[in-house]
Amino acid sequence: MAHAMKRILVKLSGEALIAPDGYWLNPQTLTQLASDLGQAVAQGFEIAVVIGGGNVIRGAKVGAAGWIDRATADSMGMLATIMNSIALESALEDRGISARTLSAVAMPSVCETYARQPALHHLRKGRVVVLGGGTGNPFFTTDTAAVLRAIELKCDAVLKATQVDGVYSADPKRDPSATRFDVLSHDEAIQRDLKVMDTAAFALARENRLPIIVGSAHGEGAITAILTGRAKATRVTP
Ligand SMILES: Nc1ncnc2c1ncn2[C@@H]1O[C@H](COP(=O)(O)OP(=O)(O)OP(=O)(O)O)[C@@H](O)[C@H]1O
Ligand SMILES: O=c1ccn([C@@H]2O[C@H](COP(=O)(O)O)[C@@H](O)[C@H]2O)c(=O)[nH]1
Repeated sequence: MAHAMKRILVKLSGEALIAPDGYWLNPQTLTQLASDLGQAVAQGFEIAVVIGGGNVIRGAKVGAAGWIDRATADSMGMLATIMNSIALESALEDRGISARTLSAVAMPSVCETYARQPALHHLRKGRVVVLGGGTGNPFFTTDTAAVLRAIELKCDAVLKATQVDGVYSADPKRDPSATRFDVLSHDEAIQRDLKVMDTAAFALARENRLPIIVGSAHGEGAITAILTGRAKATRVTP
């Protein structure tokens, strides 16, 4: 099927992988995400994925607590994203969906090291490309990694598939009076300091005129439903 947007970078939350009993990885969530990403590929989308590490560690929080150096905590965070990435790769392959993990942090006995050309090759072959290790540098987050890789790999948009169904005037989990946007500009998102993505990520997207779509990852086929316009989502556009 032909779509106006073809190559999409899907940003998944690491925190969403936590199981109801608190274990860091919920196999049901992984299976649902894998099946959803497989549906998107079957619909003709080329899919790259960046998955966060918030189910294991967030470097800024641990660094601020003071018991470990921030850069070290960030390295731990990047490693957490690689664990999540290979878990997702495994869930995809188990369902017959061809996938490759490429890591910004070299660990050749675990997965390929990220380079742009091989990543593009895998995408053209219809493989889901799971990009682990964030940017490979401390003091960044996987939101920024998602935007960076989307630009490098000439993606049409970043889809942030998250816990909420769009961008709100404030965090809807904390402020029940927050109102939802259907569309807004990168400028507005930055000026209003909307925390659904970090400012560095929004700024990089603005500079490169990269659209960001924010919608809910919950429910069967949620990602494909957003990409095909069947589910509501907020579009952050230049
Ligand atoms: N203005 C806002 N509009 C929508 N959501 C917001 C807003 N401000 C804060 N949020 C919160 O941001 C969260 C989205 O971030 P999420 O936890 O999915 O990603 P992350 O922190 O990038 O991922 P990870 O869990 O891997 O670290 C939403 O669940 C929502 O509660
Ligand atoms: O480029 C990057 C990306 C991530 N990190 C560290 O990993 C954790 C987990 O990522 P989230 O985006 O918060 O889910 C992050 O908090 C950083 O500590 C990094 O250092 N560099």
